[in-house]
Amino acid sequence: MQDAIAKADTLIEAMGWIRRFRGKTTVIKLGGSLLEDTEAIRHLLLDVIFMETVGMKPVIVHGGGPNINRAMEEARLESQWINGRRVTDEATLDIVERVLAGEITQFLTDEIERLGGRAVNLNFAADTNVLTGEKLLLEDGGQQIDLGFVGKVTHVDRAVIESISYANQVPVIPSMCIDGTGQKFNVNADTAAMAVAEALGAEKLIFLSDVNGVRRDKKDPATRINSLTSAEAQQLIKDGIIDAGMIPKIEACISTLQRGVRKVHIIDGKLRHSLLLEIYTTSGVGTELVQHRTSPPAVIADSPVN
Ligand SMILES: Nc1ncnc2c1ncn2[C@@H]1O[C@H](COP(=O)(O)OP(=O)(O)O)[C@@H](O)[C@H]1O
Ligand SMILES: CC(=O)N[C@@H](CCC(=O)OP(=O)(O)O)C(=O)O
Repeated sequence: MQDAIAKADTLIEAMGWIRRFRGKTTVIKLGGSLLEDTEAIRHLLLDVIFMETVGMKPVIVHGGGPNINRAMEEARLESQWINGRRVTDEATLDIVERVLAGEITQFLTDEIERLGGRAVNLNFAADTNVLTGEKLLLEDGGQQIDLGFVGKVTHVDRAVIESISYANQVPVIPSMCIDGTGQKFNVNADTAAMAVAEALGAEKLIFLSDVNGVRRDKKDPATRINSLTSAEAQQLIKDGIIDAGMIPKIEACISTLQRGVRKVHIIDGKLRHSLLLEIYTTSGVGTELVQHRTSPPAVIADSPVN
């Protein structure tokens, strides 16, 4: 009986948080690094189903870098990277589409349904693409860099995503876009998630990765930074403390904060229930990015003031 009472107490404690986030959109970016860990994915998707069940509006945007790498190796193709983006020729684009918009989106949609939730696959195959875009043109020292079929999102079909959310289903979106001529493009998943969060005016954008947040020493989990302003993050990039795959993530965070998304977090998707912990605790479990600091970084406390 005591156990049952403790469980009921926990439900009552959660009520303030649930009220606060009910009806609000949270965009969750699932990094490919997590897709390798089936137990972590199962727990994350259970958290997503819980969020949806209590009236929050979770939207999943996923990547799949390591899965694409593996498929490229199997096809004996070599990946070339420029500024954190995969140079994408026609053969690479075929692989990206098969792995991202084919296998992974379908896997996540099926898994949510298998675990008792409802989800909608928003890839091209089902003729339900929601990301329109164009070729990404990068400049370096006045020189244009051609990355091939790498795109940037210019329009998000907000109405389709919202109608799915309001029908109590979870939209699952791969990081690819299509232009007016039907040409498909490979999009960095952090920037795709950013575009979706901005278009939906999301309350939160959460990046689920395989690290516990931004660290002062990227190899040492104990050096996690709890809260970072945009200016501090930019300085850490300049100092070389933030590098590699963390750079597009941080750039996406900064740009998102400038365009109205209220909270952006980078958290460790391998930590069990990291998504719920992020929502139900004040200081959260990873690194929070904020535009400006209005008060000192919070200490961990369980009250609905996040
Ligand atoms: N300062 C830093 N703190 C934490 N991770 C960092 C930092 N700088 C670089 N990284 C790297 O960024 C990686 C996360 O980005 P990425 O590989 O793109 O992940 P995902 O596939 O989850 O999007 C980490 O695994 C880590 O190696
Ligand atoms: C243009 C570009 O680089 N696209 C990425 C898309 C997948 C991705 O971003 O996956 P993660 O979230 O696992 O990093 C790629 O080809 O790997």
